[in-house]
Amino acid sequence: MILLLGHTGYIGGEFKRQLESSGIEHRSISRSELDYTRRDVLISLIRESHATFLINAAGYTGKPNVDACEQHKSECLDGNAVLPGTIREACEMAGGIPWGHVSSGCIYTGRRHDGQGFTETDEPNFCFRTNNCSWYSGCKALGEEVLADADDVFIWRLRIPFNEQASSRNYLSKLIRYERLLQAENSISHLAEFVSACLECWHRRVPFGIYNVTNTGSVTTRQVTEMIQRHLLPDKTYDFFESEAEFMQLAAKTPRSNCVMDNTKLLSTGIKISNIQEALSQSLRDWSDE
Ligand SMILES: NC(=O)C1=CN([C@@H]2O[C@H](COP(=O)(O)OP(=O)(O)OC[C@H]3O[C@@H](n4cnc5c(N)ncnc54)[C@H](OP(=O)(O)O)[C@@H]3O)[C@@H](O)[C@H]2O)C=CC1
Ligand SMILES: Cc1cn([C@H]2C[C@H](O)[C@@H](COP(=O)(O)OP(=O)(O)O[C@H]3O[C@@H](C)C(=O)[C@@H](O)[C@H]3O)O2)c(=O)[nH]c1=O
Repeated sequence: MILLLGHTGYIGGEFKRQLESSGIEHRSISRSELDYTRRDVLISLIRESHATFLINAAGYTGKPNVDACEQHKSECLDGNAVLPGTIREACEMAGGIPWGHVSSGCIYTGRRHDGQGFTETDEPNFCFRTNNCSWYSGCKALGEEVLADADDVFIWRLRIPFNEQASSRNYLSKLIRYERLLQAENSISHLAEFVSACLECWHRRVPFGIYNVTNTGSVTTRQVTEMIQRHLLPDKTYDFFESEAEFMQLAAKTPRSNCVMDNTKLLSTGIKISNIQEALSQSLRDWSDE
């Protein structure tokens, strides 16, 4: 029996769909039904549902994007740093049930000094400790620190989700819609592949710990816009900011994490996730605006 928190959200909604379609016994809870952010309430919920695993897809992201977190700092801290700590304590106190937490790769910027992508053992370099981050990224990094020495927890790092369904939350829709674009290099995650890989971690009983759950490789904004032109919108043109400084001046309130992640640890478990170019092409070929 899997207990799912955050199913009303963009990421939690995909967890719910996949749990339903694969017939896995689960229970999805929203704060409007039960305030699972209270530790005593969550402990009772875990016990009374006989949960054997919990998925935390809840958190505060800011709408329409992380800029909004700058104006909602306490909610962001609560949703991304306090809540994982509360869930950890509840799972431990309810008998030590294992669980998985949706984190973010946005705790990094750029590439590693040796030019490689960041691995799970690299310290975050876009966080409050390095003093160069957005409030959101700082809170996500704190959320991982809260879980640093926890047993029986998966920390699944998602990055800039995309898929074939147009949505204000989909990276591809964002690039189609934004007036001007920031040229950057990123590792990104196909939403369904991300969720499927997370569920596989539990089904296959792979070792607990941190996993970078991104598609293999990295992609630049220009490469993605070229793919959109090739597969979907041949006549659309794109205007790019001249620099990150111009992006910050004209379009953003807080710096963005743009980074390259290494998913070797995930692949070494035998869990499959496709190459970024393949996943993007497939999403654009299957694109739906409805
Ligand atoms: N979307 C993205 O680009 C990325 C998201 N992530 C992470 O994935 C998780 C889910 O994100 P996403 O689905 O996009 O977010 P959404 O805003 O779409 O949904 C989050 C859900 O979390 C629940 N929630 C619990 N506590 C809070 C709180 N304090 N503030 C706001 N919501 C809360 C809400 O569900 P309810 O009220 O029903 O309980 C809400 O529907 C977050 O931890 C986020 O950091 C990581 C990388 C990228
Ligand atoms: C606002 C804006 C962003 N961008 C770029 C910056 C960045 O590379 C990309 C996405 O930026 P946004 O501001 O749309 O999204 P942002 O809120 O930064 O997205 C993040 O959300 C949180 C929840 C995460 O955890 C991250 O992994 C990531 O998905 O688009 C533009 O090119 N033009 C714009 O006008």
